[in-house]
Amino acid sequence: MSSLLLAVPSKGRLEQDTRDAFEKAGLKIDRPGGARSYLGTIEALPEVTVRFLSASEIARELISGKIDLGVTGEDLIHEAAETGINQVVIAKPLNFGQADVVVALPNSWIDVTAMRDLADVASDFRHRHGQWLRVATKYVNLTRRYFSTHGIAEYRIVESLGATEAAPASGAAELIVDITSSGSTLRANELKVPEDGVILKSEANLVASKTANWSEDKKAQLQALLDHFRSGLGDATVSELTA
Ligand SMILES: Nc1ncnc2c1ncn2[C@@H]1O[C@H](COP(=O)(O)OP(=O)(O)OP(=O)(O)O)[C@@H](O)[C@H]1O
Ligand SMILES: O=P(O)(O)OC[C@H]1O[C@H](OP(=O)(O)OP(=O)(O)O)[C@H](O)[C@@H]1O
Repeated sequence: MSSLLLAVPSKGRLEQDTRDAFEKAGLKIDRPGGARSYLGTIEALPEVTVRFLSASEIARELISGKIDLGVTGEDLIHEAAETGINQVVIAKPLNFGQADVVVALPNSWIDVTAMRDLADVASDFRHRHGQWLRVATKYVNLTRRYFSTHGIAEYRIVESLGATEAAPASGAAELIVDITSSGSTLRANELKVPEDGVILKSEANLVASKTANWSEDKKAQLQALLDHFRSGLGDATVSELTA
């Protein structure tokens, strides 16, 4: 019998909330090999194999079909899916991990209140300083797509792996694209979001891979798992999630 491969976050913001959501659905996740083991089990679904991965890795592996089902943020799915999200199905929002991916720029740029103003600034900046406007972010693909939608081409991305909000003050970039929930990090760094600067509203989701190899065994295990989450699942059926 083939085993359904479910990946859950091994660390970071989504880890504990994922365990809690599964436990609430009657699916307690155990780590028989101890806290440092990367394999887990669910007593109520003994055929299912649980793997602990980082949230961003879960997004990548769902898209490539190396795992069947996973819990991760929508932001990470959209970032990892270079050609749109047709390789996965967002099966169920889990009501935690809510945050927005936003464009943010210094409060002192009083003339920039919308993305269309940014297009003018980018062009001006290049003429005045002889260099491209720099955008610090880890969301390289989301940024490219959003800027292109708004007709902004004269910029360059500075890849950032942490403390992105510090980039404008430190001189590493002029503006940023990053995730925010309470907004306090943006405020503390004197950054503002243009009126149409929200790129994506994200939440943690149960996500199914359409590129995975869905045997009948695995579909039956998915059905059993979904049954535990049934309340609030809406009308999604196994065939919709695996077709
Ligand atoms: N305030 C917030 N800041 C950052 N992420 C948040 C916030 N609120 C919810 N999230 C969600 O949590 C995810 C980040 O989770 P986590 O810190 O585990 O990241 P990760 O990408 O797995 O880390 P790594 O970069 O180490 O692989 C975000 O992508 C988003 O979906
Ligand atoms: O809007 P807020 O509530 O202020 O949250 C936003 C901050 O939280 C995240 O950072 P985190 O603390 O996870 O650290 P990281 O930047 O190292 O990922 C994110 O990268 C922002 O910096």
